[in-house]
Amino acid sequence: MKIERVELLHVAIPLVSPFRTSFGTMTTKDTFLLRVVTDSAEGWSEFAADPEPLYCSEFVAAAELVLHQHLVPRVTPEVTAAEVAHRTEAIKGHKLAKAALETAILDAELRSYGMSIGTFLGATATKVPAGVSVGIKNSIPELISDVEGYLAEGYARIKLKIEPGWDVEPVRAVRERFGDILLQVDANTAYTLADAEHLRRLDAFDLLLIEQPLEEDDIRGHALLAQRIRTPICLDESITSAKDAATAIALDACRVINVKPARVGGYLEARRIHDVAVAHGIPVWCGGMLETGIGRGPNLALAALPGFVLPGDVSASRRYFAEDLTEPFELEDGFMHVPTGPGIGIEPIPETLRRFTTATKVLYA
Ligand SMILES: CC(=O)N[C@@H](Cc1ccc2ccccc2c1)C(=O)O
Ligand SMILES: [Mg+2]
Repeated sequence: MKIERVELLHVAIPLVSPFRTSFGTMTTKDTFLLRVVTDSAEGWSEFAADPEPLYCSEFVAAAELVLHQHLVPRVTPEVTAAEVAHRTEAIKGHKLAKAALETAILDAELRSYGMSIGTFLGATATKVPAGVSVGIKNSIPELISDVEGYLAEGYARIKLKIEPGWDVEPVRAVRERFGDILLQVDANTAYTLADAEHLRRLDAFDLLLIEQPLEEDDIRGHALLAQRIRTPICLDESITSAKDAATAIALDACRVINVKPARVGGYLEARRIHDVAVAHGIPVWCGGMLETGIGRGPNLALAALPGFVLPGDVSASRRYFAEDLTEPFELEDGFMHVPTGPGIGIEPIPETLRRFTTATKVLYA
């Protein structure tokens, strides 16, 4: 496939409410889309991180630079989606930037063949159960009110963000108020092994999992923690490749994996992680990073693979945005439908995209 043009469109979309985690509070989704125009079709993707490197080391300005100066030159003009990772492997890191580039090229390639990304990846379902991620709140009553609303909308699973000082009590309150709902927590690396005895108190609440309690590079620490608490450990930030997944599983550092295509370099590696996990009997689920519909669509296709047996953070557009860049993804009886159109099966609404675009840059022409 011959790439003719690569554009980067900065977008800023206000969130319906602040989203607070242990690493910060977000009020706007401030990122960029990539648009790849080829001789046979065009493809779209979005960069999943933020202007600030708080969740991971990547951030918008750095991703724009590394794409313009180091990644796009290695994949133009002739390329296939399978070649992108190979052509760019000399560039260290920048998995989220590489994921955006590979995904836009994969989208164009699949559209030129008229194949949906779900069919391409091996989806075996047409809809998937949706979970929702609930931020850290100012009070327990506010948390209870939010969770009540999401359960009323039909979400199949509740995930609570936790951090030291906001963990046992909120979990206890939600468990006591809502009974045996599917419930899990995400610490985003906020704890250390010294907190093991404190985290063991969460064992009383029959959680599905505790996500990324320790630092992203502390595989050994997670293996030691797994010996001290009953709640299954799920890794997110620690798993950036199928190799990481194999290592963490072999060292008993996790019993569940949150698979985020953006974090691992794209959908091809995400599928490899799925395959490694399934081969070891480890359940996976599809994580999210407050994507617009451009990222939400293909994530739903990934979540439809057979090994994705736990509800993912594949919430409806309205969970984060009053207005999405695409037709909104809606929750129906606790399920989200997998797009069936060619490629990622979704595209920006031109007028909406114009309104939310703050700057455009041509990376290749
Ligand atoms: C839904 C959920 O909890 N997602 C992430 C946290 C997260 C959420 C939004 C993000 C936006 C920009 C950059 C990083 C982000 C990380 C998680 O599972 O840990
Ligand atoms: Mg997480």
